[in-house]
Order: sequence, then C-alpha cells, then structure tokens
Amino acid sequence: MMPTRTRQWLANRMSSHLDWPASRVRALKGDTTISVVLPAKDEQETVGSIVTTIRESLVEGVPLVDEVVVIDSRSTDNTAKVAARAGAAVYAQDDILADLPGLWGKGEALWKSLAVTGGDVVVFVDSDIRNFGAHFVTGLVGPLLADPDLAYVKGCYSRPLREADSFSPFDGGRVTELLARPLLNMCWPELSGFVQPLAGEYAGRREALEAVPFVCGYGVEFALLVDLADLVGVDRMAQTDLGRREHSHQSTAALGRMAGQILDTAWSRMHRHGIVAPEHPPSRGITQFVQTTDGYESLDWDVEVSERPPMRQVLDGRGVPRPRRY
Ligand SMILES: O=c1ccn([C@@H]2O[C@H](COP(=O)(O)OP(=O)(O)O)[C@@H](O)[C@H]2O)c(=O)[nH]1
Ligand SMILES: O=C(O)[C@@H](COP(=O)(O)O)O[C@H]1O[C@H](CO)[C@@H](O)[C@H](O)[C@H]1O
Repeated sequence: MMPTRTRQWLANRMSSHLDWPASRVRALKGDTTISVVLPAKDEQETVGSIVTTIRESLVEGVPLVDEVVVIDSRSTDNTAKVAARAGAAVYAQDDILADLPGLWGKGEALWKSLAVTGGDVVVFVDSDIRNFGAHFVTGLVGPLLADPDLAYVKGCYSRPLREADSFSPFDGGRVTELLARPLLNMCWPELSGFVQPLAGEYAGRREALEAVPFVCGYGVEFALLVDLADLVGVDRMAQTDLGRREHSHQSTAALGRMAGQILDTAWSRMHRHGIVAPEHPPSRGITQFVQTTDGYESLDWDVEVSERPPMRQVLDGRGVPRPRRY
C-alpha cells in the first residue's frame, strides 16, 4: 500500500500537461538547452509524424527544443530514412561509441544517445506513439525548468489496449500492471506513487542521467526509476499527467520476455539493496510454450540483461569532461 509519505509526494509532485503550455515553458527556458531523443526500432509508420510534430511545434514554432535525435536501434525497415526526412538527426546505435561491443535493446539506444546529444535536459519519447502531441514534451520539460531542484520527470497517462479485433480504454500497460507495479509496491513502496513506472516518456537533467547505469534491454525504465531515486531521492523526482497514450502493442509472448528482462533487472536491484541474498543466482532464462498439432513446443529465451556503466565514467575516461552535480 502507498505509504503516507508517498501520498504526500504524489500530491506535491504531480502536475498536468495543461499546466505547461509551450508559451509558459518557453518563458522558463532561459539558457537551458533541451534534447529530445526517440529510440526507434522498426518504427517507420510513426516516427516521422512524431519528429515532424516536435520540429514544427517546438523547434520552428515555439523555439524550445534545441535538437531532435532519433537513435536507429538496428531497424530492418525505413525508420532512419523516415526520421531524417522529417528533420531528425539520426544515429545508428552501433555507430555510437563504436569501439565498444554493440549490444541489443532499447536501453542501449537510450544510453548511447547521451554520447551524441548535448542538452542540459534530455527528453525520451517512444517512437511508436499513435496520438503524440507536443504536450508530451512540454509537460515533461516544464517542471524541470520551473524547479531547478528537480532532476527527473516521468510521464503518466491512461493506456488503452487496441488490438486487431478489440479495444479496451484502460487495459494497456500489461507488464506494468502484472509485474512492475506489484514489484515496486512490494520492494520500493516509496516509488509506488508513479502511475506509469514503465512509461517510455520521461525527462531528466543530463548530469543525473549520466551518473547512473543503463540496463540495455526493456529493464531500462525500471532500473532508471530505482537508481535515480537512490541517487537524487524521490523528492527530486516528479510526474506529469500527459492525458492518454496509444501505441503499438507487442504480443503477450513478447511481453512475457519483456517481463523476464524486467524481473532480471529488479532482482539485481533487490540484491544490491539487500532485499534478497540468494545462495544460488536466479535463472537468467525463461521457457515459453507454443501449441503445435501434436502437443507443445518449448522455446527457451535468455532474459539476462546487460548493463552499461554511467556515461559520465565512459566520457571522463575518454577525456571528455562532464559536469558533476550528483
Ligand atoms: O531494441 C529496441 C526495442 C525497442 N526500441 C524502441 O523503444 C520504444 C518502446 O519499445 P516497444 O514499443 O517495443 O515497447 P512497448 O511500448 O511495446 O512496451 C519504441 O520506440 C521502440 O522502437 C528500441 O529503440 N530498441
Ligand atoms: O507498460 C507496459 O506494460 C509495456 C507494455 O505496454 P502494453 O501492454 O503493450 O500497452 O510498455 C512499456 O514498457 C516498456 C518496458 O519498460 C517501455 O520501454 C515502454 O516504453 C512502455 O510502453
């Protein structure tokens, strides 16, 4: 159950995108630079309109955003071309810090974006959003510009589940509801006030984002929430209601593998926090089953997540000085 202190946090640190119109956020910008990063794997259908909306509304319209970057995460479609045509700066994730062995995953794309962007504030936005609006960005950036003590702002929203032959207004966020929320309530109750702990839309001060590790796969959001709370404290984190988010959905089997990666990530944090002290390390794989004409075929999946060190360490080591506030 949400502790009283977390209820107070929720009352004090929740705002709405309606509180952050672009004109107000622009007036708060000052000399703070802002990078918007879109991790994109096979998102040719949606990435172009998202980039165009940001560029037209928040670069050319209200000059708030300083760069729009798409990290092409080993796409096999025309994601890179579509994003570039819409006006984004596009980088292939394996071309960034190319002397390091390349790794799979969303978190790898997000981590590498820190090496090719320069904004004091970095905003992450998924590239599969079907109802994107500029308020996704202004709602995340506004609180950071208004309160210099804030380090991180997470988006929240209602999440419909739209599938081929069905629509339900509130059943999206299946891994959130079935795994991430129960885990956080059980082991990190101080984080139970985050309405959408796995939301892919969030903004942070670069100095904080570069001071924490990045889990390379789908555990990245879960790990950032736990690790940033350790680093800066929940009171320097906030959330903004962005309304509703519709996005492309993966299959239940794919979300089962995503859940495996998130559970592997959570286990590593529970171990670091001393919540679990396993005599035997947990299995790093899951077996799923597919029904066949004569029974069931078992499919083994590795859900072990890799992790990148804080980008500050990597860039310091390369003689690229980084600001140090945390
Ligand atoms: O290896 C990956 C997997 C995902 N993504 C991106 O991360 C975001 C969220 O991923 P996905 O849509 O697969 O997750 P879901 O929203 O279904 O949970 C999307 O912009 C993906 O294109 C990525 O950049 N690299
Ligand atoms: O929140 C969730 O349960 C998952 C799956 O959402 P749906 O059930 O497909 O609406 O989506 C999120 O999880 C991923 C892992 O953290 C994030 O990377 C995605 O941005 C986010 O959409």
